[in-house]
Amino acid sequence: MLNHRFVEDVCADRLPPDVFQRYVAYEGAFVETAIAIFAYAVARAPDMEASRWMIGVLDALANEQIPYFEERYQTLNITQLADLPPQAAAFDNGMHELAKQGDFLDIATAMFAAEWMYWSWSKRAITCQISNPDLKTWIALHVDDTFAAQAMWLKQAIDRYGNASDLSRLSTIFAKVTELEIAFHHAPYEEADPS
Ligand SMILES: Cc1ncc(C[n+]2csc(CCO)c2C)c(N)n1
Repeated sequence: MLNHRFVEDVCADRLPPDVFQRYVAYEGAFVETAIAIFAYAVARAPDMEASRWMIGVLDALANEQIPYFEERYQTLNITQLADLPPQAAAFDNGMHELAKQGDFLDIATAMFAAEWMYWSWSKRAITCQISNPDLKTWIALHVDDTFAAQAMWLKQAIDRYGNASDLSRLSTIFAKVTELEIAFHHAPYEEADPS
């Protein structure tokens, strides 16, 4: 992911505006899905500390991430999509399904993979010159202390609540999410403009 075309374009300050616009539309849809995913995590949390963390994540999603999209949909004139393109839909549905069927550790691992990846590429990207202020703000959200603490909490939760018998199942989930993520970031290059 660190060397994905998307990240290379961001770092070279050449992400095409139409790619960014489609990306924001697909992302907005996912962040809404993420609220449902974390709601499953709250429902299956092993203890109150885990519940509190997940509720904190829900708060950040609803009150920091979603407002980003509410503002951009208007300023960038983005229409909320009824149908996502296949690779974005595969990520969205894949994550949602995993959360619906999985236990707390499965959900924590899937979100750990997604958040750790975002934190990692954003730490690289924030060192690059980014002229698009909307893109820069989005990347800044993924290197701030709140987001970093979430990613680290999930990492520790896997160690705390998991044991050796979970390892192979969770490794499979991690690999699957990584694949879905990489494909998701190809999607805005491949789809025709929705308008
Ligand atoms: C495709 C995609 N993958 C990961 C993230 C990172 N991220 C930001 S908020 C959130 C859910 C709760 O923290 C996650 C996983 C993203 N935005 N989009």
